[in-house]
Amino acid sequence: MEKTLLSRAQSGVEAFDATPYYKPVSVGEAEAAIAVLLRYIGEDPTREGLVETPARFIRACGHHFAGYAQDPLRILATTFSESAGYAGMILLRDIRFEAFCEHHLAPIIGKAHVAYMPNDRVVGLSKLARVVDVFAKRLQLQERMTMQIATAIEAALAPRGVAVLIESEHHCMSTRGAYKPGSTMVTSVTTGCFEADGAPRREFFEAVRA
Ligand SMILES: Nc1nc2c(ncn2[C@@H]2O[C@H](COP(=O)(O)OP(=O)(O)OP(=O)(O)O)[C@@H](O)[C@H]2O)c(=O)[nH]1
Ligand SMILES: [Zn+2]
Repeated sequence: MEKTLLSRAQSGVEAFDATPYYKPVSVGEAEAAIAVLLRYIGEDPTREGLVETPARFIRACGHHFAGYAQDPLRILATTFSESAGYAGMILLRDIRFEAFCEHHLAPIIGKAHVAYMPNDRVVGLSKLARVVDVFAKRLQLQERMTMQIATAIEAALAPRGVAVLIESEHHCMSTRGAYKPGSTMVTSVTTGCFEADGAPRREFFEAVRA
């Protein structure tokens, strides 16, 4: 492929650096910070209903932000060559995800559609969904998440093309701020055979709109 996403500035670094950027803090310090936040909003973190809340919240963070410790290339490492020469589009549609926006820490809830045109190897279908979650379980900008998914698939499979489309509702826009519930953000990235106007591109966009 002539112009790969990997060759574009930064996207490769962001996609594949599984090392946390932050300096780790202890669970105790993190829980104490949540207790401060509870006081900030006018609550009493020592009352019965809230006394376990910092610990619960930090446990939930382990789920919501699990993607920092995951390596997308390891997830995509198991590939199969015995697909009898199948060379058509492979599309996993409607991959539901929940992420958090990096500006407001508000939920981004949506669906990703991920397609590639294989060269000689295909990847297990579930791995496409897992790769979406690696990046969804980090603080995100939707544009970056779209690029990261495509970049990971391109790097792991060297396919003839990759196409990723994400549609989601940003709760920072629907429950606060501009207050526009129901509006959705749509982003897409295409590479290789999906990039130029032609049959693969049309097949992808028609399939995700269907
Ligand atoms: N491009 C992009 N913008 C996002 C995404 N998630 C949230 N935003 C926007 O990030 C912007 C942050 O703008 P700021 O002006 O710094 O923050 P704010 O004062 O809270 O803005 P409002 O949301 O307009 O109230 C907002 O316009 C959000 O809608 C995303 O994934 N991509
Ligand atoms: Zn936001």
